[in-house]
Amino acid sequence: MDHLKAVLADWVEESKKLAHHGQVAAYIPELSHSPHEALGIHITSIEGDSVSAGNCGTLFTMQSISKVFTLIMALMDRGEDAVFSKVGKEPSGDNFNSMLKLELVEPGIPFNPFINAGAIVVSSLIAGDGPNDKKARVLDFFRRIAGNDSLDYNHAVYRSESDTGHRNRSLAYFLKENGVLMDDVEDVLDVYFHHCAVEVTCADLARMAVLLASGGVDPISGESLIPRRFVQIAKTFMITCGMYNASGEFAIEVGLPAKSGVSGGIMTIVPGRYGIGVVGPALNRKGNSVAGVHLLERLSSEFDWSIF
Ligand SMILES: NC(=O)CC[C@H](N)C(=O)O
Repeated sequence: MDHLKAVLADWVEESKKLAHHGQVAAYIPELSHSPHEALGIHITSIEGDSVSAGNCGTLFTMQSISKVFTLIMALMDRGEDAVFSKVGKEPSGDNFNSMLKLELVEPGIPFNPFINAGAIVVSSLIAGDGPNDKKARVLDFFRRIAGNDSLDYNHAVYRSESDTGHRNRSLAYFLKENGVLMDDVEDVLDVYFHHCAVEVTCADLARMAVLLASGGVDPISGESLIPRRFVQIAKTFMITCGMYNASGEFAIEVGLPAKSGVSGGIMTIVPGRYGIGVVGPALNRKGNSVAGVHLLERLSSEFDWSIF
C-alpha cells in the first residue's frame, strides 16, 4: 500500500477544498451539526493492511449505507424470491426519497432496495420477534461484519429523524395501503430509522467493505459471513443504484461498487483488493459527498481501479 501512503494525505487536503461547494444535510436536524469541512478516508486491504488520511476519526451515521447490509440480512433471512417479490431490481432515476413511481408504475413495489421506499420494505423483511428483536439483530450483524463490538445506534440522530421523517412515514403508509408492507408502519420505521443511525468511523466502513471485496469471507478470520451470491447482488445494486441518481456518472468516473449516505459517508470497494470508507459531510445536489466523490475519482483514475 506504499503507493497509497505516498499520496493519500496530500490528495485528501486537495479534495477537501471542494467541500465549500456542498451543503450538509439539514432535513434531519441533528445532521446539520456535522463538520462541513471534514474529509477522511480509510482503506483496508484484503490482506489486512490499512492506510488512512484526513479526518478519519470523525464519527458519522451510516444512513443509506446501512441499506446494503439490511438488504443482505433480508436475503439471508428470507431468500431471494421473497425479497424480490416486494422490491424491484432497477434504478429509479428519481431522488432517494421519491414516491413518484410508487403510484405511476405497476405493480406498486419500490424500484430497488436502496431508495427509501425499497429500504423501508427491506426493513420489514428482517426476521425478528417485533422491532426490538429486529434492532438487536441488526446491531449484532453490523458489529460482526465491522469486527467492532462497540458499534451502536446514535440515539440523538435516530430521534431527530423519527421526529421529522414525515416523508418516509408517508412512503411507508403508501406501501401499507398498496399491500406491500404487512407490518405496523411505526414498527417498521423504528427499525429503518435505527439502522440509518448506526454510528461508524471510516475504519468501520472500510472493514465492512473489505468483506464485500472478498466475496463475503472475513479476510482476517477466514470465516464466511455472507453467502457469495448475496454479496454479488449487493455489489450489483451498488453499481446501478448506490450513488442515488448519480450512479451512472459515478460508474463512469470511478467505476467501483459504492454506497453513499446523507451524512456524507461513502463505502466503496475495489473487488478482490480493498474496502474503503470515506466521510465528507458537505453534499452535492444529488446527496453525495462533494469532496469524497472528488477524492475517489482521483484515486480510481490514477490507480486504474475501474472495474469496467
Ligand atoms: N440518502 C440517505 O442516506 C437517506 C437515509 C435517511 N435516513 C432517510 O431516510 O432520509
